[in-house]
Amino acid sequence: MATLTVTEKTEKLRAAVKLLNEATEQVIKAWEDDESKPIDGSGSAVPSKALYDGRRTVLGTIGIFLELVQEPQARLMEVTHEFYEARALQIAAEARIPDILAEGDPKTGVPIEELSKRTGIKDHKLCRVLRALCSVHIFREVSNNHFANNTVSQVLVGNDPLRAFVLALGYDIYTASTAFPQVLFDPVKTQAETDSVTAFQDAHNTTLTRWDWMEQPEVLPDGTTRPRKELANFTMAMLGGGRVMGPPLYTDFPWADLGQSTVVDVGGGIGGMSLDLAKRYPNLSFIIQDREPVLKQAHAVWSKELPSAIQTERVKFMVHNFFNEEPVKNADVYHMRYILHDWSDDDCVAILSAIRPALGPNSRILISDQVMNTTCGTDAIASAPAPLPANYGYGHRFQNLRDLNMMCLFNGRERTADEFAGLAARSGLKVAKIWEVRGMVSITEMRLADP
Ligand SMILES: C[S@@+](CC[C@H](N)C(=O)[O-])C[C@H]1O[C@@H](n2cnc3c(N)ncnc32)[C@H](O)[C@@H]1O
Repeated sequence: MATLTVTEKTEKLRAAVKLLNEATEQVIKAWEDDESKPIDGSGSAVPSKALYDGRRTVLGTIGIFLELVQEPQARLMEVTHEFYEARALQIAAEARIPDILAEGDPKTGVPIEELSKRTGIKDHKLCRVLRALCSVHIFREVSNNHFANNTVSQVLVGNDPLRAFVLALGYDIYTASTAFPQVLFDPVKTQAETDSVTAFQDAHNTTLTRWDWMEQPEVLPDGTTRPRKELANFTMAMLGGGRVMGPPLYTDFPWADLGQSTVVDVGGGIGGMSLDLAKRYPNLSFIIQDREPVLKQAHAVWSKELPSAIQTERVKFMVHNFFNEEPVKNADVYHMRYILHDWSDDDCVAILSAIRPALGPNSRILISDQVMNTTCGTDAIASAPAPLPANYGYGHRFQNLRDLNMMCLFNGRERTADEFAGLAARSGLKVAKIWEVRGMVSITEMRLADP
């Protein structure tokens, strides 16, 4: 029955409250034990397993409260408006509000008149944008019309890579989402599995894939052209987003045990993850492969952040289309972060098959992508405690939204363990192990099926 009886609702709500109490104590104890270990300057930390599980349980219970306690029609109306929260955050990031607030006194806050003067946005309009964010606990209104950073907005202060991530979602990606419904309802386009027939093309009135579109110069009204801001911003966003998700990937896979290995970073972008690994694991060497315009930026970032790696050739940059056969043979590791999720199954099989001939008996392909759970659960992943959905429900929200983003932009997808195994089998490979990582992204290790 779709509607729960009062007894059923009461039982479920009480079970959620009990779970919330237990998980909250688990989080507090983890805080007190100071088990969370920051490993870089960006504020990202690798949580202990207890903190990681406690957090997602607490967040999962929020979904149950929304389901049971909020008036259902009001709940639906609220969700229809949630994109304005993303827009408000984009505006705040674009105006660098967190940086401006950081210059003020956090006790008294910065008056809206000053924020208006500094950003050029009319005062009462900016005030309402910031209040909408304060209501979802991003920023703090310390007294009427005086704003300060809170724990959440604080992480954007001086953090251009994370700011770029916020902007990337607000630029071409948000625009792509406007055509998402029309493409899914289109009887022909809904069947498409390629990256050239997606909401992105409909919304941007182009036949180009997103990657090609970003590299095309933008034509201005006077006929002159300039490089698209989206390309430079996106590559920076990969650094920012990667640093948020990255730390558990660096600690929960035994990189140090690889010794003096070479890691080929296939579709490495600016090599954000390799850069962080290079700083932590001095024995590893890297070859960053990507498209030419992206590698130019990669070179610039490494020159600034780790010039010695360029001088000693610990890092090399190689233009390579990953649909062509992998030119670096018998490397220890072929790493792909956020690559396969951009592509349909057939394209992933083509990418993996292009790497396969390069693999030696001890080579491995490491895939840093989400491994999805379902709300009913899968054998490969431990289920959440009752009464939460098996995938932690509300605590799994971002994973599902990312999956929709991949569909919207590329006809890509986030995959379950079974789906990764299917890709491996079609490419002459096998999944050797899924490395459990205390974060949203896991490492799926593939090797030759018959070494
Ligand atoms: C989502 S980004 C991930 C970048 C990087 N792995 C990271 O985690 O920061 C995907 C990357 O794939 C690259 N790419 C797209 N098509 C490609 C192709 N055919 N060959 C090589 N790289 C490609 C893009 O330029 C982009 O840098």
